Amino acid sequence: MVTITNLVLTSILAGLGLGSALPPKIGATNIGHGNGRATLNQVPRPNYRFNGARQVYRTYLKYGVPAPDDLVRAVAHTDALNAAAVKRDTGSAAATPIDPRFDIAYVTPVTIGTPPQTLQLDLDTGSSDLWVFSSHTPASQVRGQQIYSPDKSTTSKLLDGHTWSIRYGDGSGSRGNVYTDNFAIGGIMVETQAVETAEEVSSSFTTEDNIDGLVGLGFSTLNTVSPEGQLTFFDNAKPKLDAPVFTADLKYMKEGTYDFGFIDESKYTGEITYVPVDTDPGYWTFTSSGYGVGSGTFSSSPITGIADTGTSLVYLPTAIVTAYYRQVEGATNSRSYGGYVFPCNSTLPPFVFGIGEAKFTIPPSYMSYAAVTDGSPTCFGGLQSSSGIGINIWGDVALKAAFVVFNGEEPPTIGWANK
Ligand SMILES: CSc1ccc(CNCCO)cc1
Repeated sequence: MVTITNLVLTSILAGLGLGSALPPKIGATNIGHGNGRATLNQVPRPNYRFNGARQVYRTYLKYGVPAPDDLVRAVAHTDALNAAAVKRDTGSAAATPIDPRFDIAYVTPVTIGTPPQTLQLDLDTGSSDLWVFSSHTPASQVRGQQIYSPDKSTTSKLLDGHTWSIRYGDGSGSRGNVYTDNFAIGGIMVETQAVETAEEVSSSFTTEDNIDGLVGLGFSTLNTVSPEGQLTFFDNAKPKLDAPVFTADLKYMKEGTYDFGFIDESKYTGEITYVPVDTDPGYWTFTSSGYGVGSGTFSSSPITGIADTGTSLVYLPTAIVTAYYRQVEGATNSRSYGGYVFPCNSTLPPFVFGIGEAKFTIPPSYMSYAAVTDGSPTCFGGLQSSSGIGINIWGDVALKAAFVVFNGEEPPTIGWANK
């Protein structure tokens, strides 16, 4: 415990370049004795990292002597070392299929607000809005979903005058207002995350009672909030993450994980192959090096598409899709079922796709996605044509065949490894 008169303290602070105006507190508990004396109980500053070069630099400043260039460089060098040494956040969260019969989507527990409200959200790299069923969603549109009630959170703040409205590729959609609040996934907390509360959701969300909303993990340029677009959870969390990455380890009909801030080497085999990402207009767009059907020849032709954890199936150019189903007994492109179907007892070849020199195999079990209706002998394919969409989509059927790294460094890249 140090007892110093204010005058002495002021001069020491000035010397340290902390300015002459005494802040009301410098981390000390001030005890006035009423006789011109004070007791300041000093407390350590959290995360303080000593920088010797800076102490010397301040002495030059104190006596008005210009600091030599190499001293200035030493200050910056030590700061950089200190910044790199600061341990940052990492986190993991489950990705659980919403239906035990087939992997239509995966949900992850998140907490919102104070006290924390837990919702199960669909982490979606194919969009960039974080929206939730809420106390503002009409009761007629809520069917079993967990809701977020901003009025029950002491840390929620309405983002006045801001609205959002989104339409997804499958025709579903939602719209509403915007709050900021505490938001955490896997222990990674963002204090002022934009949380978009639904005032209206389309029927396909109402009937999907295991999805309480979405966490967009695309690039923030795609965010639909108006008049000012909002940052995704990943963009907000990135500065506090140990590494600016998140990974997807989705699994076939069982729980996988999303990791934030680190790459878990126990989750993959061999090497991770990284390829460039085109962030325009805001998807994780990359180019596959080609494809193969079963043990057939590998066709080295570039396929540009998006990595989309929020889409169930794989959608590729018709030429590739027909080449695949030509190898499937009884396969047809059914208008009534809206895509390629085949007898469930047909033998399916695996589908191989390339990332750089690496090859990834989607096994037959993933390619036979589901019976077109419960108990039907006709099955719907996990690979469908992208011709009606205008963009190729590597959805969950492909992603769960790999360990995928969404690398948010500048420039972003995407990494694929076998597992
Ligand atoms: C109705 S359940 C549902 C889940 C996710 C989405 C968004 N995925 C498409 C673009 O990534 C749409 C609907």
